[in-house]
Amino acid sequence: MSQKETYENPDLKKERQNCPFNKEEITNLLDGGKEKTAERKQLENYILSDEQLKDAVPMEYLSHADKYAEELRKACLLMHKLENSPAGQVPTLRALMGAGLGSAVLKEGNPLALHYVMFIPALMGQGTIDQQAKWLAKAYNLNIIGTYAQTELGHGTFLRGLETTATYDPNTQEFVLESPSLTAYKWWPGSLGKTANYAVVMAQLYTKGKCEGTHPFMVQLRDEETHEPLPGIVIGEIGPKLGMNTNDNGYLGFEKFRIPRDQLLMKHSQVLEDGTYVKPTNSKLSYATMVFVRVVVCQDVTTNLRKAVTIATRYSCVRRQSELKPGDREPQVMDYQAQQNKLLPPLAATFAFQLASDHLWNLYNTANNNIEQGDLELLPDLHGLSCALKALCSSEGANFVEVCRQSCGGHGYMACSNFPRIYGQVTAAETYEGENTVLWLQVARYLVKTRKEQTGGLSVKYLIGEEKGPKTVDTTLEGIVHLYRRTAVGLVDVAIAELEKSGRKGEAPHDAWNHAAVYLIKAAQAHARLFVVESFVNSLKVGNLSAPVRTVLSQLCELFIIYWLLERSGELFFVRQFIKKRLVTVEFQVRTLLYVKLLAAIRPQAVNLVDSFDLRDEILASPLGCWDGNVYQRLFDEAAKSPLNQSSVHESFHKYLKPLLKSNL
Ligand SMILES: CCCCCCCCCC/C=C\CCCCCC(=O)SCCNC(=O)CCNC(=O)[C@H](O)C(C)(C)COP(=O)(O)OP(=O)(O)OC[C@H]1O[C@@H](n2cnc3c(N)ncnc32)[C@H](O)[C@@H]1OP(=O)(O)O
Ligand SMILES: Cc1cc2nc3c(=O)[nH]c(=O)nc-3n(C[C@H](O)[C@H](O)[C@H](O)COP(=O)(O)OP(=O)(O)OC[C@H]3O[C@@H](n4cnc5c(N)ncnc54)[C@H](O)[C@@H]3O)c2cc1C
Repeated sequence: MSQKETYENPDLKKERQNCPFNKEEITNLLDGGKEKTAERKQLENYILSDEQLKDAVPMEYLSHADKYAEELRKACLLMHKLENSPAGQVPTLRALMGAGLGSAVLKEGNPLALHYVMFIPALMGQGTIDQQAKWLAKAYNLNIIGTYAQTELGHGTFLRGLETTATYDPNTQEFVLESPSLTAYKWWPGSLGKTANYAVVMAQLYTKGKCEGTHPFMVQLRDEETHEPLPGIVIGEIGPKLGMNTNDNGYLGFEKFRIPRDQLLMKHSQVLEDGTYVKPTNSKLSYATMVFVRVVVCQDVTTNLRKAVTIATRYSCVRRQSELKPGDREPQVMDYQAQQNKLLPPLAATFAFQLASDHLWNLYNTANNNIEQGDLELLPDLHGLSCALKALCSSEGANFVEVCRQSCGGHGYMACSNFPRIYGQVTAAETYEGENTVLWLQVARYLVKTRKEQTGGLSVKYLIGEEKGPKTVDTTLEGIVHLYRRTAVGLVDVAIAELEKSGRKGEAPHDAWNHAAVYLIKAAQAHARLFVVESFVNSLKVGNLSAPVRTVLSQLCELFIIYWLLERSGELFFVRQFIKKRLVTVEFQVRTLLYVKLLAAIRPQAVNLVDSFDLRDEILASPLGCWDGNVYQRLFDEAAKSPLNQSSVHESFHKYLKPLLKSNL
């Protein structure tokens, strides 16, 4: 980094002195090994040194259409660069799709994202070998560009309520796709607005006069030469959003649009030539693409959170404000305990979420291999855990990003701080790929079923049998984790008690479920938090970490676990036996003291910890977070780019303001 040689803010320089741990060891840990770090750095040099991939002007000054054109230009160039990538095509592609390297180049959103994140995975997961042979090579070579079109104007969550129909016509051996109403229009699919010419479309399959439920169909939308919509296809872009504005989310309607029978993706269920329907082994296998994305979103949100925490932490060590000791120099704002309370929990969370996401990724790969062999045993656990972690990482992540923004005061509100974009991306993940509340209720369904039937997968084993562990809770890490476990079990029992109470009052099961939603969601959230906490604690027990790294990670782990406990202390009141034992008052005093001690212990390492994320300035894309801490100069340089600063008097002065000034109103 050239700035390292020229300038370094003296406060940041001091923060970096005498680091007790090897930053590179943490970098390697997060990357997945020394070789992976080297590979990442090589790739970053390769991509970020390309002048054509740099923004001529900040994207926020461009119009909606110009932003799209500019990001599409860079996205296409990036795809060309894949061919000669030093890291190989697949790792490069993964890096380019996510919130790290990819978003450094495509800040407003990648118009090709859905092609890689959902279209290709859908073809792989839903297509037969023959269908894959027909389409996959074309998709990989970018001869066709696809998206995943499921959500409609009227329905996103309730997939059984989708209205688009695909009716089999045995005479021509075709499916006829139809949008029977305005609310049946596909609405939201990324890349659909302007980029994609194909889509995997989810539609209700009708054959022999019967509806067989939603199924995936491979559909060509636009002419491969002219890119004009094909006759019978109505297509467009849905307009500006809170963020991700160049993902060109679109709408799509079908007017009796015909496709051949073999464009039903038939890996799990088939329609034979005569219209006979062959069922899948599990009706939820057609939802598999969503599961994949839920898994990768956890990783993506974590990367975004690392960016926000790095920006806010460096800035908080450069920023000096107010008076701590009367008469003394203004302190670094990071020295206020209140600021540490804002920033150190999200810093710890980046590690907690990463470790939990790694577990989920491993489960996904194992479950997916088994499913390929016809063994579906791990499917419920995978569904439960992917819903739980997607909802937890995205909701906590979005809240933490907002806290990071607030911690930077006014400057955090600038577009150039990069917080608006980071927040826009993370909060989108609270909604897409399953709205979080809806996913919590899916998790709760799994928990209640497990508790009642006393059978379930690995992630819910603690709900089976009698509660194990000490009856009183001590203040060791194990003791605190046990408290999480008791809370999680207790909340499931409270939810079940609510359901049974409603049942006794004569309520139908669906009403009882609706009336217990508050408890069900709390139980699901406690379950997700338990999983994250256990992953963090267990990860520190294994692996060959050096003593200094183990020390600082253990401090972060403890801080995080206590932070959540304090944040969620209200939930203990739902679990009645805790109150009886006066646990809340006694234990909490101890833990509050411990929490404050941990803030003070981690504070001196905050900058070293975010440095170890090894996020290049181009990836942070924020004057507040740059490695050199030259915040004020960089803010000035950013302001100079404003179109309003290109002349000393703007032309609108003469048009509007001057006449007003002269009008003697
Ligand atoms: C190349 C890699 C790159 C990595 C980089 C990552 C970058 C990431 C950033 C990318 C940028 C942009 C991407 C944006 C993508 C966004 C795309 C979308 O949003 S696509 C649309 C997503 N839509 C949804 O998620 C809809 C949510 N709704 C549902 O999932 C379902 O409707 C429902 C689960 C809520 C209910 O379904 P329903 O059919 O009604 O189910 P029932 O209630 O009847 O039955 C429940 C029953 O089924 C089980 N179940 C449900 N879902 C699944 C599943 N997926 N797998 C397995 N099992 C499932 C559930 O457990 C119940 O089982 P029971 O045994 O009956 O209890
Ligand atoms: C940035 C972005 C990108 C997207 N990309 C794609 C894409 O590529 N392809 C695609 O097909 N879709 C895409 N979507 C759509 C997305 O998947 C849906 O918006 C999402 O699944 C939520 O569905 P909905 O919008 O219908 O919300 P709704 O389901 O209408 O939710 C509205 C409210 O109702 C509540 N609610 C709904 N059902 C229940 C219930 N059963 N119990 C309790 N509360 C309930 C919700 O919690 C929420 O508060 C994208 C969305 C966004 C924001």
